[in-house]
Amino acid sequence: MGEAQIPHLDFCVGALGLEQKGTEEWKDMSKKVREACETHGCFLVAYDKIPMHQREEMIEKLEALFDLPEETKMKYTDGTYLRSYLRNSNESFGIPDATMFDVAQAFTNLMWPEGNTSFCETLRSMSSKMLELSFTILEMILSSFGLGKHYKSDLGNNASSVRLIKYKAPLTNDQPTIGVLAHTDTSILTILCQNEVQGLEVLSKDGNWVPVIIPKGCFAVFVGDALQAWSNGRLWAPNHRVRMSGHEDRYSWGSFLSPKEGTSIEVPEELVDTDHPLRYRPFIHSDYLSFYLANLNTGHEIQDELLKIYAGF
Ligand SMILES: O=C(O)CCC(=O)C(=O)O
Ligand SMILES: [Fe+2]
Repeated sequence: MGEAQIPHLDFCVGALGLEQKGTEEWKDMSKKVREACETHGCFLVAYDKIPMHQREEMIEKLEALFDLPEETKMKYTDGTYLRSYLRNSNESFGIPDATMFDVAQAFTNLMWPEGNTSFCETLRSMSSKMLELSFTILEMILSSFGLGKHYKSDLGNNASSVRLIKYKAPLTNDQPTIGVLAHTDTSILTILCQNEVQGLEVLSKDGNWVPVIIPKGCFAVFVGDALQAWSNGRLWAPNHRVRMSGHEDRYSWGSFLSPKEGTSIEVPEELVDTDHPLRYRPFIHSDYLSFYLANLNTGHEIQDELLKIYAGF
């Protein structure tokens, strides 16, 4: 399987009347989205509601953030993995609810006590726009299953988080170095964007690591464990990883749409039949997250199927 086979969908204005839900074009695109999530668990999407200049500005802001002194960056922690500055094979900040002005401002003021209005605005605005894209994709998937009503009920009860990441260039052209070990995301959906330095790879269903080359102006979308479970395994949350080579640092921005704390993930009865027997018991997503974090990959080439171990039959 080659990279060309990862579907590349066009959500740009003009190519798809995204505002007009229910049109033939919208239904057609929803089917393509669902098929991509069934077959590959990921796809690339061109999306011009986030214009190029905003993405370029975002990358400059990330560079400035990671250039701050280590002791400043380390101030950002509440002792949890989800809301802290972390440093391992990469550096990252996890920021839940960055779409909220107060959250974006508190983070910005911690990093720049003298203030940095334009960083704060970029953080809030990029987070909101990426979240809006996740909502559109989720709505397409659910209506393509004929289950649009669930958009407002179970999976509609969600929360968002961003992870800002810097991967240092290995400064060698020899063996690539690990940026992120193989893992699945626990989210419903993940959307990633990055600077021009590639390195993301996805494990195909037939067991090959495939580079996910993200063209300029595009985003990569991944199905997460919550959506795999809810869809009774019809949609697939693939293992993915980052490997770095070359002389340039990679910056990426992940937007995670996840079930709200305490939400129970239950397969809707419409997705269970003789061809698709029930594969997952109902579970509280935040309990799964604790299990996942306790069993996170620490070195394997492929992560264990934690979802199956936790909630599978
Ligand atoms: O940086 C990337 O492109 C991937 C990051 C990722 O997989 C994650 O944060 O879950
Ligand atoms: Fe991931």
